[in-house]
Amino acid sequence: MSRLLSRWKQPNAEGRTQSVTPERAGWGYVGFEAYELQEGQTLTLPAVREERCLVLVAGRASVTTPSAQFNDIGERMSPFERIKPWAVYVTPQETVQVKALTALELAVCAAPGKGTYPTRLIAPEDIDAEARGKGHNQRYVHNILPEDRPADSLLVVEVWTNEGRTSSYPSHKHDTDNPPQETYLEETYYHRLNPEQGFCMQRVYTDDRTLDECMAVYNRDVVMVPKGYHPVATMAGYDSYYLNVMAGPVRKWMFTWEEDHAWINRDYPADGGG
Ligand SMILES: O=C(O)C[C@@H](O)[C@H](O)C(=O)CO
Repeated sequence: MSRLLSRWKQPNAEGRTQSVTPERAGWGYVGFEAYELQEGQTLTLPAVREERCLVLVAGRASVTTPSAQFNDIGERMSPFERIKPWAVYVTPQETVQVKALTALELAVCAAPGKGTYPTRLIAPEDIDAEARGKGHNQRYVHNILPEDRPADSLLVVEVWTNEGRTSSYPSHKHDTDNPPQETYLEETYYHRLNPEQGFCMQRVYTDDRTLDECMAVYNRDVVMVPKGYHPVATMAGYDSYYLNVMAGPVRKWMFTWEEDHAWINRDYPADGGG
């Protein structure tokens, strides 16, 4: 199995199903965890040096830190309802208590923080929606924590790709610290499929192909993108949702298209050629 793929595991006693630390990924910035809590279950996250963004992927919860309390947040019971999520930005060095008010699927996104910004609620009305691309490359995006919203280093976005389509495409990369052309950003993909037994494909590759991995990704798996291009393709019958976390030394999403496929942005027909 690819070292870039973290398969979903049954929830442990705390409800954790995924844990990608910088040590495990072999990089310096992004951390990602996923939890599945039962109704009434409580999760306590310790205080850490990182800033965090808790995304309620599905379900409702109350979230408490030493400086803030957000009671009964969350609305959608599945990401495939395609309504905007609720999220909480947590400043470094705060413990977090999460009480699940329904079955809860929670993503904990982490990256280095300086404590510049206080803990705050990110409500659906704080999140912009965007349709990107055309034809069979069309996808739908919610910008949960984009670069024009306060955070020290975290960038968080969720993306839907309908069956038989592509996204994170045409291929692009952000692995070189050379703004304004490109920024170095590590990235995780937390994948969901609908129906759940489906899979999608994700390739991670560099120009010189010293990295070139193609993965069959199942529901709730995580893909780590340390560098290179990272397109996703969905299969007939299965829609995809993924939650991306990105971070690096500069909090800007600047990327380079792979030249061979950049025409998809320009000349590919709006109906995908029929
Ligand atoms: O537009 C998309 O299809 C989503 C991607 O941009 C994704 O968020 C990513 O690859 C960021 O680098």
